Amino acid sequence: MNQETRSKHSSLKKRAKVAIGRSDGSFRDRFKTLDSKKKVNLRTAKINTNRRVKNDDIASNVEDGFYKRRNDSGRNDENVSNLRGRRTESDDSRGRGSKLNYRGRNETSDFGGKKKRIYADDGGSKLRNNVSDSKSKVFDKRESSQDGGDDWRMKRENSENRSGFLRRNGDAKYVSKNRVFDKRESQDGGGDPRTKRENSENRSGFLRKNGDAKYVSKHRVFDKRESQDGGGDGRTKRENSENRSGFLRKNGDAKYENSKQTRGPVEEHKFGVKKLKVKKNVSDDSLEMFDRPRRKRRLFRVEYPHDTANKRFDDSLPTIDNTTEQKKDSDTEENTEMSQNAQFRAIPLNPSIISFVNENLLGRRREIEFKKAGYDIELPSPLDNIPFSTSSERERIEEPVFRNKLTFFAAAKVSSSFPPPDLPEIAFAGRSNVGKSSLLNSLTRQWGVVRTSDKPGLTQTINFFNLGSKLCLVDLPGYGFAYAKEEVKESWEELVKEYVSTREGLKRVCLLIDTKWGMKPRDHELIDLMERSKTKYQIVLTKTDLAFPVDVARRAMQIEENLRTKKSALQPLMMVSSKTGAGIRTLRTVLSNVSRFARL
Ligand SMILES: Nc1nc2c(ncn2[C@@H]2O[C@H](COP(=O)(O)OP(=O)(O)OP(=O)(O)O)[C@@H](O)[C@H]2O)c(=O)[nH]1
Ligand SMILES: [Mg+2]
Repeated sequence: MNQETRSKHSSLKKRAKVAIGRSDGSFRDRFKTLDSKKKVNLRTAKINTNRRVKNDDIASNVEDGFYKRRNDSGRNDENVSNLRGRRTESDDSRGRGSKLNYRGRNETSDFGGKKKRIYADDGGSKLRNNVSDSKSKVFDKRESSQDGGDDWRMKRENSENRSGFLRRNGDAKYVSKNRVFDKRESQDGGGDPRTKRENSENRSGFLRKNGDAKYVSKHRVFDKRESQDGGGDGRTKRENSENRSGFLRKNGDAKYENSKQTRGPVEEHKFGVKKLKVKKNVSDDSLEMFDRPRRKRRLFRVEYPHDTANKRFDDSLPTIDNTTEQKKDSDTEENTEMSQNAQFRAIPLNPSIISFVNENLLGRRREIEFKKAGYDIELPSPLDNIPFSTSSERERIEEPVFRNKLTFFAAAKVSSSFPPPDLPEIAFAGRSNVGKSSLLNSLTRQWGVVRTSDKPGLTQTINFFNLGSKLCLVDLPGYGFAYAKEEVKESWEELVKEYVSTREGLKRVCLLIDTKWGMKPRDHELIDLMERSKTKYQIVLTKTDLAFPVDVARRAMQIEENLRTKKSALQPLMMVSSKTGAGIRTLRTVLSNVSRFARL
């Protein structure tokens, strides 16, 4: 322990002794005064006895520089208690009277030589503590209401703290270089605390009250809470407060005031009205260190629509001309797209096609419709099954040729690999992923014989399947977009063209068109080729279950209109769904005629 600490301790000890000498007289006198104000009738004698005991206790505590906080709930604030290096005291220690709570010098020095006063409660209901440092003066008044119950009235005036803790009701207040006027009043016995703080001046620190934290920097805070009834309403008023910058938090709400200076010297309080006046303090150099640096915010205006997340902008934004041009282009594309859609919607609906679509349950349908029609929706391609049948396999296929087993027998990457044309062939062509392979499985109800994938470009060779000894079904590779190298794609597209234009025994090409997208330029290319080579082809709309029934009808009418002049195009246009089985039976009937009347 160095010399300075020793001198501090000795001065503290002297003051403590003086305090002890005064305690019997001045403390008691004060309590007498308070008691008279409180008008407590029956308890006065008892309270005074208790306080005498407490004063002795206080004297011993003060002598050792020890400050102990107690309340009847036994609540201790661990953080502050640890900070002060004190141990907690249980409630039963109150009755020890003049027994000293010995504390060593180290604990005294930990506490920082602060003067502490403890006031006893009546009947052990509450203890209020007030702490200030050696330079502070604290005037503390407590008043109890007329009923003499658990309510206390506390007033602190003109207190000045350099640094320290104010604790009340288990809450800690850290006030630095401030004056705090705090008053709590309660008019009835409802147990509501009323608090008033006047002429307080904070430079920096935390004020905590009733569980709320207030961080006040460079300001004076006037805080008053009053409640007139016992309903638990708290009313707060702060006046004469000064903020340069900082946060004021009240009842969980944070108010940030920056460089707002108002002068409001006197509070004007109305019950039920919360008022906050902020007053600028006199210039103080020491306050500057608590000023928050003001940030200059740079605002960037994003003129273009693409995603700006995680992107740092330069000051130079794209020129207006470029943006305008881009907008114009996109507008033109949108208009074109819209006009195409508008054209599609404008197609007049033919009642006969609409009725056909509805009868065959084509288009997007709800399961309840299938159920009502008697189809078992648990089966694959249920609409192709017999109504009310629970067999997963088709019990009876109307066309005998499609009852035969589907067997793969050849795959060709080049025309020289084509098998000899022993049987009449029906080929399935179309864009990649349009549903060619799936349709083969669905027609024969033999799932898994032909491989399918949701990835465009699975079928890359011409695959030949025998359907018994009557018919040959040919699965062609698709054209258009596919997950394959360009060279490979070009080679198989050339092979398809060669096959449909030169293949002997090819009796019909089913050109599959996705109902949703309609015909694309590549489809027209193939049609032109087949027209030139006089290969018979028939349009089959696929994936009808993904489009609304009216759109299925519109698409069918649109394609029929486009192919009106085509000589090799065969009627009628077919509409199927491999998923639901809609239209499969009709297609089967049409194709079985090919085998029946085909001549090799
Ligand atoms: N919703 C629905 N999906 C279908 C239908 N037909 C086929 N699909 C799906 O479409 C995807 C492509 O089917 P595929 O039969 O492999 O198409 P593909 O024309 O043979 O494709 P490529 O072999 O790449 O040329 C698969 O995921 C099928 O399940 C249908 O009628 N309705
Ligand atoms: Mg395929």
